[in-house]
Amino acid sequence: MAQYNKVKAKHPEALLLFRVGDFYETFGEDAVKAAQVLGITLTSRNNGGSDVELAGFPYHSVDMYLPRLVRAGYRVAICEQLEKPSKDKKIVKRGVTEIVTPGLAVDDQLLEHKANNFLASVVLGRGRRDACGLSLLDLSTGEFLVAEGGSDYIDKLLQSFQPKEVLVGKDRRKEFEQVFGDRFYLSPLDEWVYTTDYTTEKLLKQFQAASLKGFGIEELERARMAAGATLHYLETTENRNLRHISRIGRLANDRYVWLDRFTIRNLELIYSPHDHGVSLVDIIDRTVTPMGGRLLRKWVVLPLRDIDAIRQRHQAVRTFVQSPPLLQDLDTSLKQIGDVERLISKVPLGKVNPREIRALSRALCAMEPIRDLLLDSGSDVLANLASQLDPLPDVCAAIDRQLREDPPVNLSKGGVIADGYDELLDELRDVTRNGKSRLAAIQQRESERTGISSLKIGFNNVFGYYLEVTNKYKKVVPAEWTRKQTLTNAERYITQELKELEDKILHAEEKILLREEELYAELVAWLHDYIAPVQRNAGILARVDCLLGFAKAANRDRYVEPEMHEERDLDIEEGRHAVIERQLAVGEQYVPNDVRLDPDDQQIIMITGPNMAGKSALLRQTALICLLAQMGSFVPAKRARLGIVDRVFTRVGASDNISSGESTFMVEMNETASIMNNITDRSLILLDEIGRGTSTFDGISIAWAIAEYLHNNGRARPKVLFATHYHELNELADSLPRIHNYSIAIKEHGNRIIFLRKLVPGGSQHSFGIHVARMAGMPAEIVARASNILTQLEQQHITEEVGQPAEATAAAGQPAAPRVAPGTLSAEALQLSIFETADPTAGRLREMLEQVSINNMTPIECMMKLQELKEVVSRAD
Ligand SMILES: Nc1ncnc2c1ncn2[C@@H]1O[C@H](COP(=O)(O)OP(=O)(O)OP(=O)(O)O)[C@@H](O)[C@H]1O
Repeated sequence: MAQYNKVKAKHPEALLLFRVGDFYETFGEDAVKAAQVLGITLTSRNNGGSDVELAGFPYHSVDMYLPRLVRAGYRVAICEQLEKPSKDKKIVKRGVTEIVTPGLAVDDQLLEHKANNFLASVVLGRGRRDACGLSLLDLSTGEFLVAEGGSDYIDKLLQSFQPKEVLVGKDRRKEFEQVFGDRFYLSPLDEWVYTTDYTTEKLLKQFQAASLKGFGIEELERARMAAGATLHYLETTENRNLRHISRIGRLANDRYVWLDRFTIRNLELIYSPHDHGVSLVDIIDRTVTPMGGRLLRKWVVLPLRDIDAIRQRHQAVRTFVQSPPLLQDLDTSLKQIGDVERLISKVPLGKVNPREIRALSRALCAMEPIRDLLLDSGSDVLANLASQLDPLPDVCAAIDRQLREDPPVNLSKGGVIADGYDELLDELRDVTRNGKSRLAAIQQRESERTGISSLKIGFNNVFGYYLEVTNKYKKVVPAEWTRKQTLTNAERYITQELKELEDKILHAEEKILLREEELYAELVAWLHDYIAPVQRNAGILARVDCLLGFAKAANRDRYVEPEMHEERDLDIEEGRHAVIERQLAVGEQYVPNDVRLDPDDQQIIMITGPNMAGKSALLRQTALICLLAQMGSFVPAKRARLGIVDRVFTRVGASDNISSGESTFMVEMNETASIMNNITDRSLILLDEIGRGTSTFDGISIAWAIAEYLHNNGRARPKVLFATHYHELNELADSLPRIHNYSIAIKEHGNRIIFLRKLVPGGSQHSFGIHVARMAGMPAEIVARASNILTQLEQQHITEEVGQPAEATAAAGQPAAPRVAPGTLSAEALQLSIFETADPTAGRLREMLEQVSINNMTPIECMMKLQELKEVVSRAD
């Protein structure tokens, strides 16, 4: 127990699996946890007078139990016996050989094969507005990425890449949680790690470089620090051979479409927050290799901005779509590739098994036909990819020569190395197979040579194999035979040859295993030189797989190639929603719609229509079509001419998000303000029921002012789709020429509404909320009263327009309907909402707000002011 306590003291935060003979044991608190998670028996044993809990499992079940512990959120330290137990030594030497955490998983049982398993590391800036550094490492593939930027950018990346674990300085943990939320598995590191010198040294050592120039990350000081801290963490968790981490790449913000985190979530690009929900990736992922699946997830959250790069992807997809035999043949070959990317990473990690190395050679062999198919495809993009593919025939041949066709997974089972590869091994195998016949051959040969016809070979435990000669022949025994035993009528001899054969026969099995281990280790060591080329191949195949997957999705769902151009307008003919159209019940048809947005003419489309009409679907399908196109995919439409989009912003009215417990009106306003501050001429903005988190009048005022701002600000003319219940907003189009009203058509049939799902010019005249209330079974009295108030409001609006006082229209005995006052935000609402936020700066903000008169500001001015004050407060931080 003293040895256990010593090891445990070094890893107090980990659940320690302590190898004792054929078992992994856990003790004390760890045993209680392990028994609970794994459902294994908890016992106790006496240790120096007190009882200590104990729970264990057989060592060969570790692959089954370890993932369960890690998935339950434990860091698991594995303490192995470092030497074979011997009789004279009482205590075997032991040490921790591996620490497994969610972010350090490399075992297949812990990994999702089509998703990366990222370990993130974040270095926060000194003040709130300073840039943060981020690194993302997938230990199972060797992919290492860095980025630097404001907290919103880093937040977006964390949301896109969903790391399984995040490293952060011990003293900044709280701050991290305030900025990025508390949903991450955090592993705090000592603050001393975070120095430029130490972390740079770690990176230089890893990449065996004299300087980091050439990696394109020199100016990203905090990102480099984050990456260096990751390498430090790997070392402290016993991950030392990391040759598969040979590159570090920069996630350059300006190469990709900026998607704010709401857009990623709201468009359900990579996951759906709903139970059994389906994301865009679920629909378009037709990849057949795990590398392809992982790359696709990156392409989806990082759509391109460079028109040439986008067109290249489209060209490749077009080639596949136009040539079904090429598509079919490539698909068949790609299916034989498997996960070479993760497989080659297991080489330096010392986790590759013989069957996997065989799979590597099969994959390399399958690359030859893939390369030829791509070279002959007629597409220069594909031919270029093919020319970078190296099927490494030498590696393939070496593996085929050295390993048996179908080796076992487990090296210790033997039968791994091929016959004919190693003389010694062949000899030993021959001995085990032919031991008896070789003894018989010696007996016969010696009998003929010496003329001793009764010569026999026997065996006893004292001196092993011997030649037995009856006394009659004693005199003809050759001089080189050594006498070992004399019996009454015979003598027993041994010879050098017999001893050697005996040694081989008796120890052959053991020696075979040792020799196989030796040869296997040599093969694995030799493969180290091919890690980088295999990784390069994996990267190219992943691209081909994604492009081929796009072509398959296009064929299945009738997608068309979008025409990309440098202008800013977009014109979609008969566009559809990629996800919804695949989920409709049998017999239902998705109704396609045309959408045209043009900053010089139809910059803002105001869409009104009742609940459930299909407003949100239309907004989302437009953004999805743009994003799919910029990922390189074809799009669900009859025709699409698309100008490159550089940012997509999405805001959904607060009440839509309330179920997720995240949004308050204040948050909605903050975020909308931040959109307003970041718009560009190429932005696409989806505003869905904006303002509905507050009272109707505030809501209308805010929505009104935002639309006005998007139209009139002198900075940029983003393309905007604005879905709203407030039919009052239709009035905007009268005075603002680039706002156009549309509605989603419905047919009223008695008390029923029939949804036609068609976008038609012109806004709806009323809100239909009362129809919906009636359909929902609301008591007739309430419905009647609501209709009454509505009539009052509508009349009042008309009378106000012709200059009559509103009060005049109030029905006798009933209160006058409230006034609609577009353009004025209730400052009170805004101030109140600050109370709601958990932001630690709220107190200071409130004080500052009191000194500013916001009562006469327009909502947009009010929001801008708030944003400005927030910046002042955070700068002061
Ligand atoms: N073009 C379409 N063709 C077929 N079905 C559609 C179409 N558009 C929407 N739908 C169906 O109608 C449902 C409601 O659509 P959506 O959520 O877009 O309505 P909405 O007008 O935004 O409603 P709300 O205002 O209540 O959010 C969708 O879930 C989808 O199943």
